[in-house]
Amino acid sequence: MAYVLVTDGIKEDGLQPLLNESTIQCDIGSLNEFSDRLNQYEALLVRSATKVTAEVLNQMPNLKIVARAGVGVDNIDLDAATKRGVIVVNAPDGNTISTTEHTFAMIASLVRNIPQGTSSLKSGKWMRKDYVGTELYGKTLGIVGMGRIGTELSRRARAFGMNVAVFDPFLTNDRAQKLDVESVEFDHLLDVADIITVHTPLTDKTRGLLNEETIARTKKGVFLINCARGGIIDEKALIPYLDSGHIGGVALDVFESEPPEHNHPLLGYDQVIVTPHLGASTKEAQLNVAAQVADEVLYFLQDKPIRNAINLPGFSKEEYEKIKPYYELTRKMGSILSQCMKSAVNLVEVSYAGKLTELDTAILTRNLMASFLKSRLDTTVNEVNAPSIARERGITYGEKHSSETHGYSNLISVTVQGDKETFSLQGTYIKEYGDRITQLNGFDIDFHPQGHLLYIQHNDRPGVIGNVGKVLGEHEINIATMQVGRKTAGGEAIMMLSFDSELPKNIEETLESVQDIVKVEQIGGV
Ligand SMILES: NC(=O)c1ccc[n+]([C@@H]2O[C@H](COP(=O)([O-])OP(=O)(O)OC[C@H]3O[C@@H](n4cnc5c(N)ncnc54)[C@H](O)[C@@H]3O)[C@@H](O)[C@H]2O)c1
Ligand SMILES: O=C(O)CC[C@@H](O)C(=O)O
Repeated sequence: MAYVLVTDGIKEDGLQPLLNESTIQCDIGSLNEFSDRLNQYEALLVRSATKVTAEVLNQMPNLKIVARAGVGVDNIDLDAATKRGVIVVNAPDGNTISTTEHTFAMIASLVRNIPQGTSSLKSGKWMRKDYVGTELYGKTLGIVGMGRIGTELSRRARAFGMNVAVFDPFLTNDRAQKLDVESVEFDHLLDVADIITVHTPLTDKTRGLLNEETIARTKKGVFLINCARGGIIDEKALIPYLDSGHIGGVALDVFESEPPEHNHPLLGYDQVIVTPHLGASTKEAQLNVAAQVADEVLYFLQDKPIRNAINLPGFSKEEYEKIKPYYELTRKMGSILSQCMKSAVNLVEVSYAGKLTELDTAILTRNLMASFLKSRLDTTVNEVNAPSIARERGITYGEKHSSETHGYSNLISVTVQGDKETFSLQGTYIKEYGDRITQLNGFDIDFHPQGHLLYIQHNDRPGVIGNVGKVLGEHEINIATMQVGRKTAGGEAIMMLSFDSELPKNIEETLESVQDIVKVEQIGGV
């Protein structure tokens, strides 16, 4: 049974994949409510209220994955999680449309004084002259951060006849052209924009991006919007510009500290409109993000690759479908290599050839390394911390793409080097036959790596195969499959046998005493 804790009121409708799984127990409540059993949870699902600090991670020694039902992961200590090998995933696009629409609603409300007009009329006044607005048509919207939300917002702004100037250091000219926006430097955006909206994460570079100095460059009457993260616009810096009338209005969905103090100075300004972090608060977005993270956690608990990990290379659904078979193959290859090469290892070289080279193979290499290290260490190893654990243990690893396919449509070749020996393995995935090991330490062979295996090095002499069968038969061990390979007739040879169940511990020694058998290794649980 896997134990999962869901906090922060994540929408239960979206959690159905987890709630319906009989091998998973899903508890719903806060960290405090379940404080006496935090050590049992393998997965933790949160929105923004739960702070996943290093201390919380320490109280959850079994934790393997933290899923954020939303985009921003600033409530999770990523460094501490990565060090511990805890995967952090988010739901990157489940609330994009809702947050975009909220931002657009804030812009429209701000320039047309809708909240102010509403409260004035509700207080019994009819003040049409006080609330003369500004048209969006023909105005320039400055978007800082052209990611998912920035991009969707630019489409809506263009539909309203606005010009769009964008600052995003990662935006290519080609993409800007396709999106029909002008890619500009930050200073230029400050000079030309009538309305500036920020859509970046809060980082050391974006904290206080709009501050006393940069706001001074903006056009008189500028409108400023923050529906991303509190702190990207420096709240204190707004005050003198609101007082002087330089700023036409401000719309904030997020605050440096949430909730803001009741007497927060910005709340006293009529030109400042606010919402309590409602960007993602729609039925649709909450269902989307809950379903996305529930699927991710379920995939993870079922040993399938996940798509939206923050501390791992990510891939799209399409890429995932393509990479899935190789993910399984690299896991098996890592495990076989680790069990065949028992001595200390200092170098692992992975080479990919054929169609595979079109994919992002970095995740496959991490997966292979995690599987290789896992059977050698008594600590949590996964794709997240495999690079740092390998480094700590003095194991260098690298990958390359090669054109040597040896006739296969795709081929993964791995060489593991130690001080005393070297071990190599080649594998491929064939749609009709599944994963196959095609070469082992220079011997051509062809077997499906599955279940309990026995690897035997022997001399190619008459009777050896029969003797192996006899010894196993005497121990009532039934051979499921058997493959033999040799380099030259009468020279060194290998056998790979597979079995339906676990083998007795001492079977290697018994077999090694058979004439012409050089070495026997059990390879368990592949
Ligand atoms: N108000 C809400 O409820 C709500 C909901 C969803 C997302 N958000 C926040 O909105 C932000 C954007 O979300 P998204 O899904 O579009 O993210 P995203 O990752 O798709 O886009 C972020 C963009 O910011 C750009 N960027 C990074 N550093 C920058 C810098 N120094 N200057 C300019 N651009 C920079 C990146 O290149 C990227 O294109 C996130 O921080 C998220 O936390 C808020
Ligand atoms: O959970 C929420 O409603 C806020 C989500 C939002 O800030 C995000 O980063 O996705």
